[in-house]
Amino acid sequence: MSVFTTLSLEEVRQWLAPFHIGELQALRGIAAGITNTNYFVETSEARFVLTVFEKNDFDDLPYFVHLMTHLSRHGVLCPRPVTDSNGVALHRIHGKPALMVSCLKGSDVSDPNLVQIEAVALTLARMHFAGLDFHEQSHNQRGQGWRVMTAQQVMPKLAAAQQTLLQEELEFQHGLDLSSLPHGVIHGDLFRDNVLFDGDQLGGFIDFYYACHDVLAYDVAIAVNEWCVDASGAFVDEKLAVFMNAYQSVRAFTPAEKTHWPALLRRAALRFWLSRLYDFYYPVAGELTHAKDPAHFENILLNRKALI
Ligand SMILES: Nc1ncnc2c1ncn2[C@@H]1O[C@H](COP(=O)(O)OP(=O)(O)OP(=O)(O)O)[C@@H](O)[C@H]1O
Ligand SMILES: N[C@@H](CCO)C(=O)O
Repeated sequence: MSVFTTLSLEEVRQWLAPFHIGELQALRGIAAGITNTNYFVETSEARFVLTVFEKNDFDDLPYFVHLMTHLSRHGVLCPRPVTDSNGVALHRIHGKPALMVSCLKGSDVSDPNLVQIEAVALTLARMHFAGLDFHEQSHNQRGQGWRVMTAQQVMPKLAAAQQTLLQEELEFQHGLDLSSLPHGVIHGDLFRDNVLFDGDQLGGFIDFYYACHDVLAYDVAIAVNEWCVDASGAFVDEKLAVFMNAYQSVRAFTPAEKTHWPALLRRAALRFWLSRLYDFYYPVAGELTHAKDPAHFENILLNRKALI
């Protein structure tokens, strides 16, 4: 269970009053999720998700709230922040930042079919387009500086061959110049647990808290490394073809994106190899963690290097 902040029906009823979204009828804690407290909130008008942020400072959050508002206004399937009668979405509850968003249909799928993969790719491309006129920029917290710092922390824990792989990849990535590639809003963490489906119908993308301004094709690389692979991390050609064709039917890659594509696949593998290594070797005491296997992304990195 990941309900760190327990809320009563009565306090949520009072908290909801300025939102004018009907009478509170039910409140249910959401077990999935490991970072924040999430509740389903059902009112006489609709269903919502209330997130109590357990780690973020209040000031970290407006970018994400504005981004989800912008994207949902542009027809991208994602949670829409709910504002009170003064137009304010972010509030506090128990002294922590709290946000209510629209509840999307569906649940995450562990073994996506080709129709679902196509829907993810189309929505990602539409999201990239819709983000082009979002004018706030947030740097990638999982970019070059983070890679170097995290690699230093995990390096002593690794076997010699892994150290070499990591060191060489850091140097390779550091040497790349991606400035000519199209940049914009990326989701940054488009894994299967961050996309909801109602059957084959895509309910929406969730969990925008790694979103930032970065290379658009890097977001595609993150997604295909997750959606189009077998258990070993190798690409399933049919899935990859469906994803890439669907994405490029909306936004075709530029020549520079095509040139750098193998390097972006490697960068995306490195990002999640590093974060999983860090979480594995430095678990936060007392925190609920769902085991995420670093070796899976080490395999993906090795596999993508072999593609070049
Ligand atoms: N807008 C939404 N509509 C419907 N369900 C949602 C929505 N937001 C979250 N959920 C549900 O709540 C669950 C937990 O959300 P989420 O994964 O964002 O948790 P978190 O703890 O904030 O993040 P993480 O687990 O990635 O650290 C999701 O798996 C999904 O089932
Ligand atoms: N999606 C990430 C965890 C959250 O960033 C992973 O699977 O490693």
